Parts: sequence; structure tokens; C-alpha cells
Amino acid sequence: MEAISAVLPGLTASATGDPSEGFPGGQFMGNMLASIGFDPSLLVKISVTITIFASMFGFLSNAWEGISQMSRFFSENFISSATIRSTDEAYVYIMRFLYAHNISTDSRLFGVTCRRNQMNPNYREHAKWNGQDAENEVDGDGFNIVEDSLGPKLKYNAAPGFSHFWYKHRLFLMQRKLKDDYYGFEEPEVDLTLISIGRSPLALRCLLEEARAEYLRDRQSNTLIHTIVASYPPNWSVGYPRPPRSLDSVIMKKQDKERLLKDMKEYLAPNTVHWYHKHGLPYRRGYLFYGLPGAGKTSLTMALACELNLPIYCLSLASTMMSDDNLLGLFGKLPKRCIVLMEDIDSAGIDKRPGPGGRLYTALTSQDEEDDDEDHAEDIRKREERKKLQLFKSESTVTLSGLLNAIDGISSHEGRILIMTTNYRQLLDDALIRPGRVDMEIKFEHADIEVLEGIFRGVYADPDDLPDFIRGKEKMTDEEYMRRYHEKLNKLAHEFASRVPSGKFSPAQVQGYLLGHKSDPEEAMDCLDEWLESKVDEINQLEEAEKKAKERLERAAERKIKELQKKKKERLKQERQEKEEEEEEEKARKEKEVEAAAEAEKEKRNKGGLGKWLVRRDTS
Ligand SMILES: Nc1ncnc2c1ncn2[C@@H]1O[C@H](COP(=O)(O)OP(=O)(O)OP(=O)(O)O)[C@@H](O)[C@H]1O
Repeated sequence: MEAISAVLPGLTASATGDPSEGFPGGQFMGNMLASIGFDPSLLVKISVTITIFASMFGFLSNAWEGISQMSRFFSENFISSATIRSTDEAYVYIMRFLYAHNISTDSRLFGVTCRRNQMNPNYREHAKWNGQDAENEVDGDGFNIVEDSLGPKLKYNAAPGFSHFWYKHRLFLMQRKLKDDYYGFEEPEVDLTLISIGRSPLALRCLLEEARAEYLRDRQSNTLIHTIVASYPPNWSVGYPRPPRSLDSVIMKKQDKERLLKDMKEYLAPNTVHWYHKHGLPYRRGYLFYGLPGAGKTSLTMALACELNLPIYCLSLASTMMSDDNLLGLFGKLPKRCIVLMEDIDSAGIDKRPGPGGRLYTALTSQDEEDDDEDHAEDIRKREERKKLQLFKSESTVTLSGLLNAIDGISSHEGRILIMTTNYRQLLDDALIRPGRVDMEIKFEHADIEVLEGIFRGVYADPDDLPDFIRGKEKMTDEEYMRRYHEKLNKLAHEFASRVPSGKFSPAQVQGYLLGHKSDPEEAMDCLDEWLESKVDEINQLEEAEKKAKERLERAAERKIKELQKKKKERLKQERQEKEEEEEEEKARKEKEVEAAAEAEKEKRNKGGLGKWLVRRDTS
């Protein structure tokens, strides 16, 4: 109480019952409060409590400030941190690294997703990189890592919030903050902060570098395929890895393969870009792979990407997401060196002009047909064939001019390799495949003898798959075994190619048959006749149907041409008649005019004769 009295003399005075010794008017106030039954000493207690709380608050805020300063001092001097956004590719490096090293997935707080997420295709796309999930990858015990007999397996990863992990005997802290303002169908955005203890950021940088190197190494050994993510506007996906495919595994004419590879390598050589610029040419190269379905167009693209170490960006023009603007935007987001693969380029039904609503096939208006005559017979054939195929096409809003603009418009991307594939080259607009847009064409046909042999050898190339192919292996040296293996394989391949009719089957058909006997080439030879018999009938029927369809098409085109010729003749005849009528009318009009003029002259003359006679009579 003495201490309080020292601080608050006025109030303590009232507390002692002598308010007159306190502040002026204290006694009066005391008396007044007492008269309404209020104990003045309560005022003192309230004041003391407020003072204590105020002092405590002051103390705590000073302490908090001190702690913040200490923590700032600590972070500035004793830790290093790196912040990465999930929209950055570096985020994928880190998440993949953490997952691959089982980091933070074994803590008590963890996130969980299905390895194959059925609910969200975009997330599934992303998860492939997050967890390095290859659909068919198996674990050490030979089980599929993505799903078991019940369905998709679970995958654990670092939970949002704070966690810690040890890597190479160093402590790291990690914070993952989820942004909750994302739309349901998009990836949740995440801020990831990695913290290492110690003034030097070296440990953190080493970890980040390792993550980067692992990611890029993995990318190099696989071919990265980017597809389109259904966002607004559409964008390229992070990309998922596909096992590499060797060029040798694609069987085709040797000179075609060599020509193509040489051309691409030359284009990608470091000096080529300067050469193009020096000559004022846009640095772009386009290829058209056309022909039979299942003849290796996509396989060749995959193998080339692997050989040249380029990622593939797949574009489907048949997608309803695709429009001229979206296409241009996607081309603008391509990296400097890549392969853009546009499969089934004909399926977009590209016609010469944007039609109503931008639909390509529907651009065939009746006006177009009116304009045609026998000089455009080839166009009419194309159109008739397109109309037939139209039934199988999907909706697309890409116009030919939109596509051409994306491929090589003024703002178009440089440095890419464009590969377009089609089964119907004859339907493509000439503008699309003119030199400059398509610099090299490769035709894919039915398997000939060379291809048949190659496919046979390719399917049975690995001696490990055929342990019983050569008997008595134990008694041979490795060299002897390999020599005998290849000798026998070549002999069988040769026999196979001579028994299968050349130019009748697609490589995919032949490969499909052999895969049915993949562990026994001799069995494949034994069953060959049976397969050929069943297939030859099928092929003959197909060929017959194709021939008839072609004839029908030809007849339809002929009919159309005749119709147009007839229309043109009628139009010309009508024009001639109209002209003749006009000329006759003109002639009649002129004759009338002449007659009228003559009449007028005569009248004038008559009038002139009568006048003279009257004048002469008056004067006489
Ligand atoms: N020339 C070939 N060499 C090796 N394999 C081939 C060849 N052609 C086709 N195949 C095999 O056939 C299957 C289909 O091939 P691919 O998809 O490359 O054909 P495509 O010409 O792109 O067909 P589509 O025109 O229908 O897209 C693949 O499994 C591939 O391995």
C-alpha cells in the first residue's frame, strides 16, 4: 500500500478515508459516491488492475518485439531459405526429389492422394511427375507401383504446413502453404519454403542442384510428352515421361530414315540458325508423315525425339478446345527446341476458308459449288471425299488461315520442328503442305519384304526373351551362341518375309501377329498359314470394298462435274439469249428513233414549204 500511495497519492488518500488529501475535489467526489452507496476504495482497485494490465501489455509487446527482432536476427544470420512456387518448374524438381528420397512422407503429418487420380485429370498429369509414376512401372517385387488388383494405390507426400527432414546429416525445415483461392479444376497453388540451418546457403543450394540434376537426367533418359491441359486458355502440361524408343525399332526404308535424320540434325546444328537468319529465312522446319494407319508415323516421331533429345508437344486439332486464338497462344508458349506433333491433320477437316461459326468442313457453302466448273475437277474430287469423311470427324473451330498463321505467321515461333501426320494426304489443302511449311514428306506404306524381315527380327531381337531358341547353350561360348542365334533368326525372318505377301499388311498388323507368339518364333512360323488365310480373305474383302468406294466416289465426282458443266452450259445459253434479246431491243429502239427523226424532218419540210408559199402570196 505504501508503494501505491507513493505512485497515486490522490487515490490512496481517498482509500484511507481522507480524500481531501488527494486531488482537488476528491472529497466532494468521495462524498458524492458514498451518498449513492458506492465504495470509493473500489475505484482504487480498478485503477490498480488497469495499471498492472497496461504494464503487462507493455512488457509483452516489448518482449514480442524483442522475440521478432531476435527471430529476424536469427533468420538473417543463422538460416538460409529458398521459396519456390508451384507454378515454377523448379517445384516439380523438388517434389519429385522429396518423393524419390522418401523425404517427409514418413512423418506423422502427411498428404495423401491416389496414384492414379480418377477425379482430376490435371492433377493426375501433375502427379505423374510428382511421384514419377509410370503407369506400367513395377516395384522390386514385380508389382505395379500405380495400382494393385483392387485399384489405384495411395501415394504419400509432404503435408501442407511445417515439417522437417534430414538429408546428408543436415537438418532442413520445409513449409508448404496451400493457396485456397484456386478453382476446383485447377492445381492448388503452393508456396514451398525450404530452410537449412546455418549461415551458408550452400547446403540448400546443393540440395536444389541435386533435385534439378536428378529431374533433368530423368528427362534425358525418357522422352517427355506434353499434351494440352484443359485450362482457360489451354496450356501445355508439365509433361510426362515415356520410355525411350530407339530408331532401330522403327522399321522403314533405310534411305528414308537416313534422309530424315540427316535433315533434322542439320537443322538443329548450332550454326544453322545463323544461316537461316543471314538468308532472311524464318528458322523453322516442317515434315509430313502420311500414309497407311499403323505404319509407324507416331513411332518414328517418338524415336526421333529420343534420338535428338527433344520433348514432344502433341496438338490435336480435332479437340473442341482448339480455336485459332488458342492455337496461336499454344504455339507462342513452345520452348526453343522441340518437336510439335500434329496427328491426323486431316481430321480437323481443314477447308480453304473459315465457314460459319468457324467450322472447317461446313465451310463448303453452295456458293463454292456454284463457282466450280470443270477446270476444278480435282477440287471437286477432294470435296466429295471430304464430305464422306465428314461423318467421322470431330468438331473443331480451327480454320485453315488460323492454322497457317500459327505455323508460320509473322508472330510464329521459331526453332521448332513441326511433324504433321495424316492418313489422307490427298485431302490436305495445297497451302498447308507447300514447301516452307512442309519441307520433307515421308510416305508410309504396306510392309514390303524389307519391312517384314525387319519387324520379325525386331520382335525376337533379345536372346534373353528366348532361352530355348538355341539348344545346347551351356556347351557354347557366348560368341558362338550369339552367332548361331542370329543365323537362325535371320533365316526365319527371311522365310517369314517370303511367305507373307508383300504390300498387303500394315507393319502394325504384322507386329500384332508376331506379338501373339512373342516367346516362340517357330510357333509363329507354324501358325502363319492359318493367320494368312483368315487375313487374306479379310484383306480381299477390304480391298474390294475400298475399290467400290473409290469407284462410287469417282462416279459421284463425275456426276458433280457433269452437273456443273451442264449448269454452266445453261447459264451461258441463257446469257447468250439475254444478250440477243437485248441487242434486238436496242436495234428496234434505234430503228424507231430513225423513223421518228425522218418523220419529224418530213413534217418540218412540209411546214417549211407551206410557209414559203404564204410569204410569196403576201408579197405578191
Ligand atoms: N514401321 C514400323 N516399325 C516398327 N513398328 C511399327 C511400325 N509401324 C507400326 N509399328 C507398330 O504398330 C503400332 C502402331 O504404330 P504407329 O502408332 O506408329 O502407327 P501410325 O502410322 O502412327 O498409325 P496411325 O496413322 O493410326 O496413327 C505401334 O505399336 C508400332 O510399334
